[in-house]
Amino acid sequence: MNQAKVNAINCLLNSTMPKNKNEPLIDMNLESWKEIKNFKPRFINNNEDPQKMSFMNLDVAKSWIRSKEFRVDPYMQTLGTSMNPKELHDRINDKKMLIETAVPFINKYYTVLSTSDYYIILTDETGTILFTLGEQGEANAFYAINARPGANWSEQTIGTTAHALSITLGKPVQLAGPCNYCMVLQDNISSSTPIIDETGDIIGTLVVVQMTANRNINKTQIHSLGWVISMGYAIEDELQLRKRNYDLKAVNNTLQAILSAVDEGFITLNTDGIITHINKEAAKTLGKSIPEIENKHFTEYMSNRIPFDKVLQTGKPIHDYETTIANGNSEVQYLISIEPIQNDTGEILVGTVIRISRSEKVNRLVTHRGGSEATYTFKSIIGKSKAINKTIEDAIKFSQIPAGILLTGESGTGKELFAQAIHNHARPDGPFVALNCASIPRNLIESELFGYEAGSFTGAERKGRPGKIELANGGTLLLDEIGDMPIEIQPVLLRCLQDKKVMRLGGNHYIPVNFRVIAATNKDLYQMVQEKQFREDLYFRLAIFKIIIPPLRARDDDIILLTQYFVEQISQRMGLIAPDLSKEVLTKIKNYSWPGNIRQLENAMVYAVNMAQDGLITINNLPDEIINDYNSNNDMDSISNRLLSMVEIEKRAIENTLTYTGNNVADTADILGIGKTTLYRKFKEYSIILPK
Ligand SMILES: Nc1ncnc2c1ncn2[C@@H]1O[C@H](COP(=O)(O)OP(=O)(O)OP(=O)(O)O)[C@@H](O)[C@H]1O
Repeated sequence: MNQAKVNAINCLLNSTMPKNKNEPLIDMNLESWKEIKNFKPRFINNNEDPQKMSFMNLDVAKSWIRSKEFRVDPYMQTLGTSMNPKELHDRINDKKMLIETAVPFINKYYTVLSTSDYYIILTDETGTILFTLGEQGEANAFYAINARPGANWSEQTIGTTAHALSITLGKPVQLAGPCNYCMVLQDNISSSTPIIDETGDIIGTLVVVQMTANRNINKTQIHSLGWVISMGYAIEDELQLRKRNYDLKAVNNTLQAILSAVDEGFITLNTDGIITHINKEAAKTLGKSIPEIENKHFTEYMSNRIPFDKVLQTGKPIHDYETTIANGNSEVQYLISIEPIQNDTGEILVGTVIRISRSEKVNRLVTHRGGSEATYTFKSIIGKSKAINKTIEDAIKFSQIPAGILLTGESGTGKELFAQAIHNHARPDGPFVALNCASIPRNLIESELFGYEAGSFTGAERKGRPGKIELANGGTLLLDEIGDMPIEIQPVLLRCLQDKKVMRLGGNHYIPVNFRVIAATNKDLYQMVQEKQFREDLYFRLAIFKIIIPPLRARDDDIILLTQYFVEQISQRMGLIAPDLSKEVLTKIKNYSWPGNIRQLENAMVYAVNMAQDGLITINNLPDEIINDYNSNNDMDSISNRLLSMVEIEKRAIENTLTYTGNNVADTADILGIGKTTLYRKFKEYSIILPK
């Protein structure tokens, strides 16, 4: 109870006069009762100033003056204006919380009042009556003067009353009958208190009116004001409680709405580990419905290894604890964070919140941020040549089946680009993770691939780290330059591909993984198998499907297309208008042998666009090696420069033609001008293996 309330009650109990603004206004001086009654006609008829009368309370006197200014008729018998049923219905609806809170209190107080000749009125802040209660006799008398729900009894409509003054002064008021402005009320004693909400606004008044005929006025004076004030305070406290409950419910509903909108799982546990709340996503993760799980112990659904006790003991949160959760027959990897819930003093723990994120999702984010992102699709692969179209066709076909794909082709032909396109075709929502086996030190490949547990080897991060295989879960792992995969790691990789699970270095449990592996190389991997530099079993696992990316020189039709594409792209990136290409440039580009393939062509165009003048790329704007064409197949000098043997030239011719025809033996033999039998003999001689 606040100090103002305590003051008011003390004041009443001690029967002292109010000393400050919050103390009640009590105008119950019995000696002046008659004087006020006699003076009132002089004020009404002769306009004598009530403020100058020593027996008049100043606030009451001012209210009389206002009442007169409002042209209130002091002799009226039916008081105030009335609402129509619709208006009353709406007002009662607006004040629902006040009425629902106050009425039970009014009923309770009424039954304990020592006499039953009281009439109790509840008004809103405008003085409109919302509820009344009284014995039949009192009720009839009060109804006769319009003291009923829907009547507006404000200072403007019926002049000075206890409750009108309570609204104006913001404090309890007790008035002797003659102080009321209207004559019809002058034999009553009324006590009123404003009802104030948590923001300090008056939202209504509570009034107890008593007929004074044959009563002991002194006793009534003390009791009725005390009752009304304590009833008012009880209503205010209850209203605040209801408001808090209402706000809490609103916060709770908002929280529930947020939790059901997020795509992460949230579970709250009490200190005994019982699930008190769970959102839809968490229930989905556990493969159950919310009612099935609520009020159960968390270990019924989640591993008892989850360090829930530790959080309760230390009060410290745990972030990104990795665990598996069984959902039906499958086990899925999750990251779990546990936050302690404290009470309002921040000391006692009242439970914990568990956040469950699917590792796959987190990994996708990590790989996104780590730069491994698949941007290319089959549509963004430029080319119209027969060779590239056949390659794309095969790649699309193979991408539907979740088996290993081996991409072979010279450096810069677009192997990584094809890997990305396959990924985006088959698993666009999963992560795309690339590991270049040639660019990381051999001794780090293992930990990069399989990850490691916390503190598993010197220099390891304290928290441990998932490897590329784990990161690729749900997506695609590209093992670029697979020929450089250390032979000792190959059996572990093979086991992982076969069993679809991985164990981190220093770990003691397997983590289930589901990913598509694509290997890429510019080496003859099968040759390496024969030379025992690459394991045969792993080769067959990786090369279930083989795609040979044709070199640029076998894609005659694409060279100009790609050139124009790069010129436009590079110019756009630089904010330039794309320059034209002179005829000589186009011929040169077409005839050049492009040993560095598309990457070389792209780089050459970066150079050319930068060198171009007056919107034209001329022959002099090309890099030297292209102008001088050291690698031209037509140039006998360059052949001798590279000291190729006839055997090498023949082998290359066969390989290039095979690539060009998409490994069609009959077409290849035709183009080379030899018979098919001779061609098969040459395959054997040069160890050329056709993809199955
Ligand atoms: N068909 C194509 N359309 C557009 N750009 C292409 C195409 N093919 C390759 N490129 C571009 O050529 C460059 C080389 O491609 P990529 O890196 O995929 O080749 P790679 O065969 O994986 O090379 P390496 O063997 O050196 O790793 C990239 O910049 C790529 O964007």
